[in-house]
Amino acid sequence: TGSTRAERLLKAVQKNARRGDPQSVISAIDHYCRHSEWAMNVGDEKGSILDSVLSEVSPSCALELGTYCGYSTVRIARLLPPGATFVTVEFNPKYAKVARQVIEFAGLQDKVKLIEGASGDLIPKMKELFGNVTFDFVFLDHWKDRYVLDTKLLEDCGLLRKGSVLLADNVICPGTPEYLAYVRNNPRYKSTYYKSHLEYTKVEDGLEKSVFMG
Ligand SMILES: O=C(NCCCCc1cc2ccncc2s1)c1cc(-c2ccc(F)cc2)cc(O)c1O
Ligand SMILES: [Mg+2]
Repeated sequence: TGSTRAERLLKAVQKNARRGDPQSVISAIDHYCRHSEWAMNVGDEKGSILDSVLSEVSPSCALELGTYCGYSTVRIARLLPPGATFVTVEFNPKYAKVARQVIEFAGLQDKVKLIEGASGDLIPKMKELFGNVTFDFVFLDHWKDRYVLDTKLLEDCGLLRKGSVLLADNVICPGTPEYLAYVRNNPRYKSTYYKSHLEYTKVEDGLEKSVFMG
């Protein structure tokens, strides 16, 4: 059978990037998705905003919901301080298989714990899996209609602390209206919108940064 979009993206990394060089993996994916075949990576424009928020937070414990092919996983892992804990959650086993290979090609496999399953099932298991953790940084990039539910779940499972930073992708396109309403009208969050564009297009999209006030 033919390859999937994710597998063709992996081939482009293996062909055009340099082993152990995360920046070359990022550039190879951006070039492929801009010039050959669009894919739902956060992309270079929103990726630069992700980079700057990460550099501000410098998290020692980070969570990503929605790994896909591992593009944002590589962007995040390459900027984490040594010894940081970074967990990324993927629901689709085919995406997870590709992501593991992309992360390994970048040489970042020792910094990333990729777990497969649904966010709603795995979030309540985080303390059991990784010790009594709280996340300093959470990147939301999974099912858009799960952002609010999973944010509430993170709160209820004691996985956020005063100052935890949530960064949500796609708050305009495909859009997460309930999530924006939740974090913007909630005294427990200080929210900032970073206007940008949908990856590799001129369509408006943006990232919402929300600091949990405890
Ligand atoms: O759906 C998107 N992303 C989620 C994929 C769902 C994968 C999941 C991971 C996981 C982990 C744990 N539990 C449950 C889940 S479900 C997505 C879609 C677009 C887009 C934009 C315009 C279009 F015309 C068409 C697509 C752009 C983006 O940047 C996206 O992130
Ligand atoms: Mg996204």
